[in-house]
Amino acid sequence: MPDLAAIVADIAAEMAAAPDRGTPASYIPPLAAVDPARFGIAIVEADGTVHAAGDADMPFSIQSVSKVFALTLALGAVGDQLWKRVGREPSGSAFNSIVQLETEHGIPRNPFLNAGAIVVSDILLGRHEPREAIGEMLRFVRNLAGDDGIFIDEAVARAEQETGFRNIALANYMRAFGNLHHPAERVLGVYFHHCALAMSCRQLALAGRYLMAGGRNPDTGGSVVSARRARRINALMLTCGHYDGSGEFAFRVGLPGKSGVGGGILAVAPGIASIAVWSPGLNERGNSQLGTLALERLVHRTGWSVFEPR
Ligand SMILES: NC(=O)CC[C@H](N)C(=O)O
Repeated sequence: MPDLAAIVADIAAEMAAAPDRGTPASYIPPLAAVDPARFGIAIVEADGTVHAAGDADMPFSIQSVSKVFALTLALGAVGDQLWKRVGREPSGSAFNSIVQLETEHGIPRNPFLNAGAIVVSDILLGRHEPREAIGEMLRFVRNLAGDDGIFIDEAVARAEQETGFRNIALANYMRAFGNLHHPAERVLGVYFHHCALAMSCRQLALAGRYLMAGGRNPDTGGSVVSARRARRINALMLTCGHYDGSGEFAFRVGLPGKSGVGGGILAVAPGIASIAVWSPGLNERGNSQLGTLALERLVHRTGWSVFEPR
């Protein structure tokens, strides 16, 4: 086993000194206020050992990383029926793009685009009130991480509600095609709140353990999803988790990963580790600049890329 304690310390030191840190997202006002000097990394190994460095215990807005947990819950609720309303192909488009929706009849390309995640939120809403669906999501993530300290940042959710005109457009556009079953405001209430989950790298890496462990929660031994479903979620993360930067991420890192505009990335080395990195500065595709670089360094030193011969 590589010396992970030394590796995370080296990576954190390198990232602290990195000159080119990208730019924090500004279209959600509270995200623009986050210090670009921040960097955190946490790795949970299959045996439960945790290695953390930098700002690994500072909560940040996980944003689109939450789409992985929302998808997992929605698949639990409706099973493979979900795939009638959401595709499984990379889009090659930006996370908030509307272009393909017209020609593809309101069916989003994948569940990690904003449009796809909004359909997933519609499914989570089911017969509930938005408040209940949000509560269910929060309980789910707390349970996965084994940590009740995880919370939803209401200021972030409110800011998105006030400025999320594109998401409002996406939701209404899909409703026009019949692919949203509830009113747009109610669905977006769920979507904005799960995007506003605040978690530290440590909490996020713990929450992602089921994806490295064949669908099982190592705390309880219970099954979160079947092994097949965990494998499929990992496949979607690899092909679609970084939007139009997914090819580049696979090329540089080679792990299933999901990014968010808060600067977090959850990455999975199946059977080996669940990894979370965070640095708020983004590259031109809206993915964490240093988070990606840190994972590239990690994979270089550990050989954890899924494309590495085992
Ligand atoms: N890529 C992201 O993290 C985007 C999520 C953000 N909540 C949005 O809807 O715009």
